[in-house]
Amino acid sequence: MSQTAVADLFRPLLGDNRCLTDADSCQRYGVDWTKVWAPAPAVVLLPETVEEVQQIVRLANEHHVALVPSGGRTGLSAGAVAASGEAVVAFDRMNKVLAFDPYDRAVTVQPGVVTQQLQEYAEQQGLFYPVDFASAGSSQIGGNIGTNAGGIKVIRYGMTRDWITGLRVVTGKGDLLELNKGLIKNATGYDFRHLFIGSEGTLGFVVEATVKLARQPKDLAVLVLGVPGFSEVMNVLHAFQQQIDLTAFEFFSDKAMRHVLAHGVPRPFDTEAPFYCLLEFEQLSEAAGDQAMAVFEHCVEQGWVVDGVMSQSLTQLEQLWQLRERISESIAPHTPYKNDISVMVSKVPAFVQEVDGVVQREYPDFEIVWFGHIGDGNMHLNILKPADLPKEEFFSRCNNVSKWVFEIVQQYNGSISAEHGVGMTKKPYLQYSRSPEEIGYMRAVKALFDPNGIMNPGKLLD
Ligand SMILES: O=C(O)CC[C@@H](O)C(=O)O
Ligand SMILES: [Zn+2]
Repeated sequence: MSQTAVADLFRPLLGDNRCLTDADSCQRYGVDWTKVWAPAPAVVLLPETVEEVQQIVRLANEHHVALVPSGGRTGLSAGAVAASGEAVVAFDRMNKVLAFDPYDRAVTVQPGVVTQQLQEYAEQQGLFYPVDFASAGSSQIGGNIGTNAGGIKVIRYGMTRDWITGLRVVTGKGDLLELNKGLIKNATGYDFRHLFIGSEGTLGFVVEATVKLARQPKDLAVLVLGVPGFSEVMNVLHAFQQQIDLTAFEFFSDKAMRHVLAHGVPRPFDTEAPFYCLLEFEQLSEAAGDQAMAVFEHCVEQGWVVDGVMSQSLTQLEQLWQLRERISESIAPHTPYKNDISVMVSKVPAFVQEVDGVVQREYPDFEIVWFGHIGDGNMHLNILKPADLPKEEFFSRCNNVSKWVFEIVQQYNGSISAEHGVGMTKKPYLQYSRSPEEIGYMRAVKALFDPNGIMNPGKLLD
């Protein structure tokens, strides 16, 4: 079907203003942050109601039009890329908070609500939405649900999945399902809510979500520590976790540090170290602060920490967080090839040593930047493109090495995508994390909810 024919199909339903075909809109709504595939959607649709979403899906089924969901488009796996004449369904206009109840401590939102908007709304109610990451200012809750987004507070609060108590979804057949209805307890068989979380829009569209909120953390403090080696990072994690409930434990290498410093973030202390840890906790009393200092001193005595700094104010806390949160944007100009891998925490040291051995051997001429949510066993391994190497050649060399990296992931029973989703970039490697039998069941589930294969085709599964 031609681009015009696809657009003409939806125009009577949405009108010209919410059925966009201009080059700018197609370019903007057809990509995420991966920028590997050139955007080429036929049309961008902007529904405002659940009924309109249902009608879009019904029309798409009748005319075999592929639909791609679009949120804040901050994804890193090309899960929301429309590169093959699809109709993009963007949720920008379904961006309202619909209900809040202080007894339930839950808020019901439309999918286009931006993560930060939800965080601020929770704060206004004296509560806290704890799923947080650097792109919270643009990512939308619908997209977070689609990828089961994680971020920097998972060690204490878990992933998006842990906060969703209800979903309304429009399936690939156009049916509207109410999943779990906000209940805390509900033992009535299969929980389709959890199937939709992390399904990357391949089963249907989330059109409403009920989200639990937590109490606001009090008196947060951040420590940034310089650490001489990778195994020491794990010793530090263990030492702090034995004494303190951490709200974050992140790590980054000296290379990552160099990039953020060049990006204008102030250096935390003069001593240089191969690795840095950032940890956060609630300093609920003076005793809690003393306890953290005692663990810090123990780590120094053991030779696990070479230097460190603890935040003394909210401003300093925010500044220290920038050292970690701005890594991704500071390396973005180097066209990074991204890996988002995880194993159980106990296996991290051996796993990182093996993977690092492979990438150092295979990429002697590339810069390798390790950072991530080490307290969750989740590492972001970014390979930076040398300035003079053409992008295609760089990606093809990286793709070859990926197989070896993912073989190690498989040996360690790890994940090839801990929090960024599979989309198109990780689809060829799914078998390293999921067995053939599991993938068979996944296909059967997809066929049940989306029999005509119109929902985000080519993502997650072929
Ligand atoms: O850019 C990356 O590889 C990771 C992005 C994000 O998940 C982060 O933790 O900063
Ligand atoms: Zn991350």
